[in-house]
Amino acid sequence: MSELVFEKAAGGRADAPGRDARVAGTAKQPAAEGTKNSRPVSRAPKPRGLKIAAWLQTLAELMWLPQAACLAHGIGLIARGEGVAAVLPLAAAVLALGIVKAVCERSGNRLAYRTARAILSDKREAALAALSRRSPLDTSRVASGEAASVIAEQAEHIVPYLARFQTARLKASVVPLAILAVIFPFSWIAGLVLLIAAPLIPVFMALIGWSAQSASEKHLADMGTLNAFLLDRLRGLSTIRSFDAVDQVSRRLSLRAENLRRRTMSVLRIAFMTSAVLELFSALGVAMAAAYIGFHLLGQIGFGAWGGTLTLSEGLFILLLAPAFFDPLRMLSSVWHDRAAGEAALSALDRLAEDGLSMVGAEQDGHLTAATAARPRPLSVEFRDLGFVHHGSRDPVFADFNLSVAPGEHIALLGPSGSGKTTLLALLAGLAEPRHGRILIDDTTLDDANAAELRTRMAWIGQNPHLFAGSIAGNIRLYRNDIARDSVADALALASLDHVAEAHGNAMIGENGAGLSGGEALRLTLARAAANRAAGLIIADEPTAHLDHRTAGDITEALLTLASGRTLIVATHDPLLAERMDRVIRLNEDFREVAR
Ligand SMILES: Nc1ncnc2c1ncn2[C@@H]1O[C@H](COP(=O)(O)OP(=O)(O)OP(=O)(O)O)[C@@H](O)[C@H]1O
Repeated sequence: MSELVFEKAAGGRADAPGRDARVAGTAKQPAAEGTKNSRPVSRAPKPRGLKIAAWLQTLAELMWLPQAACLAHGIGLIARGEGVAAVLPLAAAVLALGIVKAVCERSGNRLAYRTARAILSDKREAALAALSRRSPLDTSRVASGEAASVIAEQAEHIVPYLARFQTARLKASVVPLAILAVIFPFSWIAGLVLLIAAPLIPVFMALIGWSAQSASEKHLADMGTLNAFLLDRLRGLSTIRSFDAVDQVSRRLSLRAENLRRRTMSVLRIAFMTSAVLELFSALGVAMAAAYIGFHLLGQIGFGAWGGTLTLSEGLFILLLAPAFFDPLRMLSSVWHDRAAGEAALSALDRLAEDGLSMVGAEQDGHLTAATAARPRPLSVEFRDLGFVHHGSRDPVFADFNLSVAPGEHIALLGPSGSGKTTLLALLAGLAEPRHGRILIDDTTLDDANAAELRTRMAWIGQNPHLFAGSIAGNIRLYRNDIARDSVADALALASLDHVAEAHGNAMIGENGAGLSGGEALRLTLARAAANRAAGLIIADEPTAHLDHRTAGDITEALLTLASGRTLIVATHDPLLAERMDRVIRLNEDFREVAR
């Protein structure tokens, strides 16, 4: 076994080559430094489907105009003593127009909801894809609970908003104008009453809408943080209990829940206020028009009909149209809240879809070639002039780091805590991009084009592996369809987990490996790596940490069996594990001579 001592990036050293330039560069990095493929953030999408749907539903609403004309004319005929035969064609016209109206309304509605659902699916997919591209080293990632709340729950507000708002806006701008256009030639005063009442509604709604928007955004943000808080604390419930902090945490929780309650109430208050304003003005408008028509027909008010007198049919026609004049505005008011919640949810989803620090080759899917799958071979590894600075950090972790690992060689990375062992393994797995320099695996540069394929030939044993609630076999296979049943059985045997799996039978393990000991959980992650028979490079991060002497020895043996005929790079503080490797690389805080 030989031992090398390497320079970790010269944290405080002024003489580190290239350091000043790089650190200066770091200070000037924009906030999105290290991000790739940043996408423009879209707010309210307006695809063609929504436009067509809006026009179809507006057309349906406009059908009421000829329907009202037929009805008013028919009643006028009956009042004049005409027979049923005279009104039959009018009744047929009302029915036919009703059918057209229903068809337009239904198809517009369906189209709007389908289009809105499709937009929601796309946005959810984009958010999930961006989250899956994010590097685990990215500390600015949204908390899991918040992301789950936005994607699963808040995102649902987008559908009613997209499906209804555009239609409501189009109806509100077309239908009242059309109604005014047909009322004015009969009576300028009835038209004027409606014209005065109508603009007050959008003005008030716009004023209220601004506060509704910000109240909705705050409400959704609070809901997200409450979810994130709850998920985080539920995960750490045993830690909270063991430190006797249950009361303090529940006080914090009730404080946040109270905040959310207050926000919900303020959103509701605005909603009620909007409807009250609208109902008041529309009721006033209809009542004033009705009072004018009534007194005009009784002969009490003689003016307002361009010097003439309204007939019963004309008066009725105006009366039938007056409530329809306010209907689109009423609908616009009811979707005003869909708009506030929908836009807040859209921007929350768009924020999730923004790219942060990405993994290398995150856009690609890795596929094993048949030849590699059939005959896996050990991979060589080379770090060339590697430089890396963590996102948001000033000091580089590595500056001009060089290391070559031969195929099949077993290497231990040793060094004090914080010396960059985990970071080096993460860079090797392509979880983040080096600032400069190259990483070659099997003589292929680890870059966006090759990383995904190279990752299929690596097995990773992480420091804090996540165990999912489910069966042991399911946790080993991890939805990797290419892993056969006998590979799982072999992996269990290699990790000496077969007796544990047998004892568990069909029983499930709980969240975070509840039901397994710490050593068994570690063996399970070893088995996960072993199930990938094509892996030619095993990367292990402190596989024997926190284990008793005997279990650590067992894990070391299992790891060596797994790594036989493969390249192994292991970060460790365990001198016994390091001793079993071919070579030890020592990462230090300060520059050291290279020693063997
Ligand atoms: N995601 C991150 N963002 C910013 N800085 C980080 C991040 N992860 C680690 N660091 C910093 O990078 C340095 C190297 O950390 P790293 O985890 O690689 O050390 P390590 O040698 O593996 O430590 P240990 O032996 O304790 O696991 C540390 O100073 C750490 O604070």
